[in-house]
Amino acid sequence: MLECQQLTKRFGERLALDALDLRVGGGEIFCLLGANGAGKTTTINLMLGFHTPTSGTVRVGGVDPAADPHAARALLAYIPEQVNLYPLLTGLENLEYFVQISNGRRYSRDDLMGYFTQAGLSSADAGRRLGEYSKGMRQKVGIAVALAKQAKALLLDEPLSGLDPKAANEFCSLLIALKERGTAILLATHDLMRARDIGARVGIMRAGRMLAQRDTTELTHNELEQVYLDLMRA
Ligand SMILES: Nc1ncnc2c1ncn2[C@@H]1O[C@H](COP(=O)(O)OP(=O)(O)OP(=O)(O)O)[C@@H](O)[C@H]1O
Repeated sequence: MLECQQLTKRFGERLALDALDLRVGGGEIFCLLGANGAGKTTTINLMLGFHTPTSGTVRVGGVDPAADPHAARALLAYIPEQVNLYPLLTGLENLEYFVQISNGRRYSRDDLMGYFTQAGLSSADAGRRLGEYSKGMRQKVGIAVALAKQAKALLLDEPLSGLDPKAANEFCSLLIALKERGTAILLATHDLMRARDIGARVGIMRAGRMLAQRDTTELTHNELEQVYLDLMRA
């Protein structure tokens, strides 16, 4: 569903991504790990068609996002670290608006409420203004958008940072539920423990390069941490 082959991105002299190979299939959670500046956000931005590759290819469901960003984004949902929604609209109005601009469809209030509650938000919160929502609740509106537009793939950039342990746990359970519905999930995170728990595979990046990809069933938490630290030191 998500595929990069020898994907390279330069910003002037800076090599942000260096011949990245990556595949994420439907029903799989792949976690991208790496220090600040490793190239995780650049990878996601290339999938969204926000940047064009310097060389190599990126495909979303077979679509080249640089050539046809609208077609690629129609297949995707994206949850950045800070979900930017309209603070003066209610949670449900935000859901309605963002789904409509992404696929042009209008949903009944009952359908919208169904997606809202499937994303772990209560019907009592639907009428509250977004500006009153916590970070975890705003992230869940992002999940509701993914559910409503039936996104084939979900891209998440540091969604767990700043969430308390209970909210992070709930959020990870939602990701697992989406995976089980067949969604391909690419999650950039610094949280090695949760990456190990929810990812089928992890990829460890440094300075634009994918240094290792591991099946999480092969590694304990401590082993993953050791592999990560060894690669960061090398
Ligand atoms: N628009 C841009 N113009 C110039 N350089 C950029 C741009 N976007 C990213 N970079 C550079 O590309 C490299 C990779 O950045 P990127 O944001 O992809 O890293 P990251 O792994 O997401 O880091 P973090 O964990 O801090 O979010 C960095 O050196 C960054 O400064």
